[in-house]
Amino acid sequence: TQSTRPQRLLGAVQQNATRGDPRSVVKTIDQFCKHKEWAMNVGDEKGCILDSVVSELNPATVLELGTYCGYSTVRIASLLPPHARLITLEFNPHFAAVARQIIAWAGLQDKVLLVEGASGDWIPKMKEQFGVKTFDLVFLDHWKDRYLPDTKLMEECGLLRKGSVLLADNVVCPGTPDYLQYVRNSPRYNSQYFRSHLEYTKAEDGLEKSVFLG
Ligand SMILES: O=C(NCCCCc1cc2cnccc2s1)c1cc(-c2ccc(F)cc2)cc(O)c1O
Ligand SMILES: [Mg+2]
Repeated sequence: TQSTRPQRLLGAVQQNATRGDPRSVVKTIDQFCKHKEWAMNVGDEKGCILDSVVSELNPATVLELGTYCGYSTVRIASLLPPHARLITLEFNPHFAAVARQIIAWAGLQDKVLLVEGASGDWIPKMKEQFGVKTFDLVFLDHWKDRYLPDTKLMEECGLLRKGSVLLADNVVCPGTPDYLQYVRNSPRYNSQYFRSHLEYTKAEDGLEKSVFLG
C-alpha cells in the first residue's frame, strides 16, 4: 500500500535523527518539510517563539490540542522541567500512531500523554480522567473553528487559573477570527500577537499569546 506523508516523515526521523535527541528530531522534520514535502508542523520560525514562551513560563502542566506528528509536542516536552507533564490530544488515529513513534524516538514518552479523540469530548473529562487541576499552558493547534468553543469550555470546566497562558497557532493562516476577537476584547485576557510566517512558506501567520486573568 502507498505510504502516507506522516509515515514518510517518520521514516526520515528514523533514518536521520539520533534516538533520544529531541533537537535532531526537530531539525530532521524541518529539513524534510523544507526540502521534500510540506507538512502542517508549527515549524522552526514559530517554533522558536513557542520555545521562548515555554522556557519563560516553565510550566508544570501543559495541554496541546492537535498533535499531528508530534513536532511541537517534542519541542515543548524537551523544555519541560523533570516532573512536568504534557497531555496532547489528536483526533486522527493514524497521526496519533506516527506521533507516538516520533515522541518515543526523541526519548520523551515519559513526559507526554497522547490521548486520541475530540477536544470537545475530552476537555470536560480532564480532571477526573487525568487528575489535572489547571493547565499552566495550552497550545491550540487543532481545528481552527474549535479554538473559541474549546477555550470557553476550558473556562467553564475550571481548567484555567489566574496566569494560565493560551498560545494559539495559525491565527492568521488558516485564521481563527472568532477566537482572536474574543481573546483580544475580553477583559479576562491579556492578549499579544507574535507576527511570523506560515510554516516553511513566506505567507504571513502568527501566534497569539493570551494570559487568563481569572
Ligand atoms: O488544520 C490545521 N491543523 C489542525 C488539524 C486538525 C486535526 C485535529 C482536530 C482535533 C480535534 N480534537 C482534538 C485534537 C484534534 S487534532 C493546520 C492547517 C494549516 C494549513 C493547511 C493548509 C494551508 F494551505 C495553510 C495552512 C497549518 C497549520 O499549522 C495547521 O495547524
Ligand atoms: Mg498549526
